Amino acid sequence: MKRKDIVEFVIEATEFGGKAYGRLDGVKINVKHGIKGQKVRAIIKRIKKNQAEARIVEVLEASPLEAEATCKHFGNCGGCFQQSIHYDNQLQEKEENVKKLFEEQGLNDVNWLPIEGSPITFGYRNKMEFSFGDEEKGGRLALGMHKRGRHHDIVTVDECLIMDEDYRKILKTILEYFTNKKIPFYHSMRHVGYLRHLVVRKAHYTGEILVNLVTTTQLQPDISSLVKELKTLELKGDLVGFLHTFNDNLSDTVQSDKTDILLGRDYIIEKQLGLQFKISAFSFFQTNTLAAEKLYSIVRDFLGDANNQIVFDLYCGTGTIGQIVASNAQKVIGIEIVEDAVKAARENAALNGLNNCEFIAGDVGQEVKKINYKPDIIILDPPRAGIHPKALKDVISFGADRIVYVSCNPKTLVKDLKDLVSSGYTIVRAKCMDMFPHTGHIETVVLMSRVKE
Ligand SMILES: C[S@@+](CC[C@H](N)C(=O)[O-])C[C@H]1O[C@@H](n2cnc3c(N)ncnc32)[C@H](O)[C@@H]1O
Repeated sequence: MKRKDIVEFVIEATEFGGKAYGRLDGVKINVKHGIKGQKVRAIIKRIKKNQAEARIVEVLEASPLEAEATCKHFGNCGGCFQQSIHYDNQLQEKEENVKKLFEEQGLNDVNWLPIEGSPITFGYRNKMEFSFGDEEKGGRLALGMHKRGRHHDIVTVDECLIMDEDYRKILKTILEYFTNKKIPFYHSMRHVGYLRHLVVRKAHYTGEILVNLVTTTQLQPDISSLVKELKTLELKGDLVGFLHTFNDNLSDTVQSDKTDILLGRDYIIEKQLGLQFKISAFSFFQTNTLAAEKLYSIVRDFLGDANNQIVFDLYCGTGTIGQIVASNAQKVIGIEIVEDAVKAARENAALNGLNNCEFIAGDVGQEVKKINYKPDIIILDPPRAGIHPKALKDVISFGADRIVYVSCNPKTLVKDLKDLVSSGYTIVRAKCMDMFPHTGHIETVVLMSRVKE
């Protein structure tokens, strides 16, 4: 087998993160987005000893796990690569892949509670981040998601089913508006152009919608007629704000040099387990509201009795978890790096009548060691990269009785757990919760307790 060879094989198994593999002539061939049981044709990109990296060019036979995908964009859009798999099978695969990662790190004999699925598997997103671009080089303006396996091509996802009808209407209106005005998208390689991203947030319970258009400052078109058009759009929800964010940064992520409010306000209100949360344009909030309620209930359950306990909520975002457990805690202290989110967390606590919560803006690695309280319980919900080793050391040095680790990346979770185990903690129980149907993502919650000497 050599580079550029076309090979045919059956996908034997999947791994966390959308990877899959099969074998041919004693070589393990790794591909992206294969489904267990599929017969595929692939092109070899790299080969080293008995390991190869390949790209699927055709699915020759569907897997017995597959059914007809319902979304028109399935296969073309890079968003949901598991949509053709029955949901029960998606859950089983995700759980098995997380357990495999635990075992690879020697984390055996874990008391696993069964995985839970999202209450709804379509129309579940409360936030969508679309990119402007073109479907093929020089093609018409597109607004949507990156094409599967392509960095630069964009698929207009105007019929996407993981978001609801209001998102589809807003996307179509904005795309049509800029297509008619012939306003160019920002070319991320050449760094020229205007339109970059469109971020839409819609609260599940209140129906409030916030639209944020992200552009460069390279052009200054008058977009007041777009705001008027959106105001008159018939939506099931309620458009409470339209923002215009300017971003001249070279990196292709949504960030703000300056944000103007063109209509209404710059936040929405969402509810979770009876509490209210103000969500600003740039703060983290779980993207599947109904599943997040299940996730937070699992966390509350794992925490057990927090009466008269001091709880640290590290990487707290808008303070959701901390506030959900605050009613039966003595004190909650949250740390979060995004200042806007901390501001919202403080406002949320006031909104919810909680006076035992304190939120600190800053890096956990810097701030946690400055706290003058000794925690009984520590909640950890870090970003995908996991916890910085220095910060983890500081967390361990508090000697808290219980730690609840909530993770969106089991690969970094198992590394951190290994350190916690070797520092005197034991895994009491673990559970996976699916927040992202049809994608490869999965949330894992682990309860640890300190082994007493
Ligand atoms: C997975 S989110 C969890 C948010 C929150 N617990 C929730 O459920 O909504 C991770 C959060 O960590 C924050 N973050 C990332 N790096 C951080 C750091 N070094 N120190 C503090 N917060 C950080 C992010 O801004 C984000 O809000």
